[in-house]
Amino acid sequence: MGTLVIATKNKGKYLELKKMLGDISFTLLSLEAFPHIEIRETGASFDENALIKARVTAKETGLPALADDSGLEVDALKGEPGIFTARYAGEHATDEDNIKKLLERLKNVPFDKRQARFMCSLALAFPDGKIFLEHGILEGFITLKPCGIEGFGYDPVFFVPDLGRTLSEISVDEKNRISHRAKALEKMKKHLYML
Ligand SMILES: O=c1[nH]c(=O)c2ncn([C@@H]3O[C@H](COP(=O)(O)OP(=O)(O)OP(=O)(O)O)[C@@H](O)[C@H]3O)c2[nH]1
Ligand SMILES: [Mg+2]
Repeated sequence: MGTLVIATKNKGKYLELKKMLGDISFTLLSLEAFPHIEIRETGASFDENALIKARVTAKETGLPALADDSGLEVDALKGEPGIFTARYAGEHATDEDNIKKLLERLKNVPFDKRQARFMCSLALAFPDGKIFLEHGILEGFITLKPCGIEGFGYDPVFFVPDLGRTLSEISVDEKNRISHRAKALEKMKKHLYML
């Protein structure tokens, strides 16, 4: 049985990916198993950052690595926070800090003008240098206030019109059927046979 490193320090992401990969028989590790690996997200796009995270992890561990770089693009904010989604309210910002800043920046924007999307770039890198990149997008709206307790990050303020609920008002299994990450992973599965 092979081993795959999920190159993330984000517990929410790791749990979602682990659940979605549940039917595939290999051992999963997260970056917590490799505390010495330090990755600087210096890319100018989701793609570049996903490639950096996957490449560095595969090189440092000698194992195949799957990295997710994701974030939120809000039309009324000209695509902000984009690649700065995790550090929107500062380098060590919590999810609550980031949500607070986002709602503050949108305070004069009515609900129907709050279109936004979650973007996900997923990279799979092998120690021999082989690399694959896939994408997923989830369209929605930013709510006027947080709703729900499930999920992580900006889930409480991300409303999905088809469901009539935020991502924090649905279960992780429901989120894993529709999310940006789920769409990217579905496309990536065809490359996982190499593990
Ligand atoms: O509500 C959310 N539901 C999601 O499904 C989701 N996916 C991503 N994000 C947010 O986008 C940024 C990613 O930044 P990111 O890709 O650099 O990840 P990260 O720094 O948290 O961990 P790592 O994987 O880099 O170690 C972080 O602020 C995440 O909270 C989400 N928020
Ligand atoms: Mg990050």
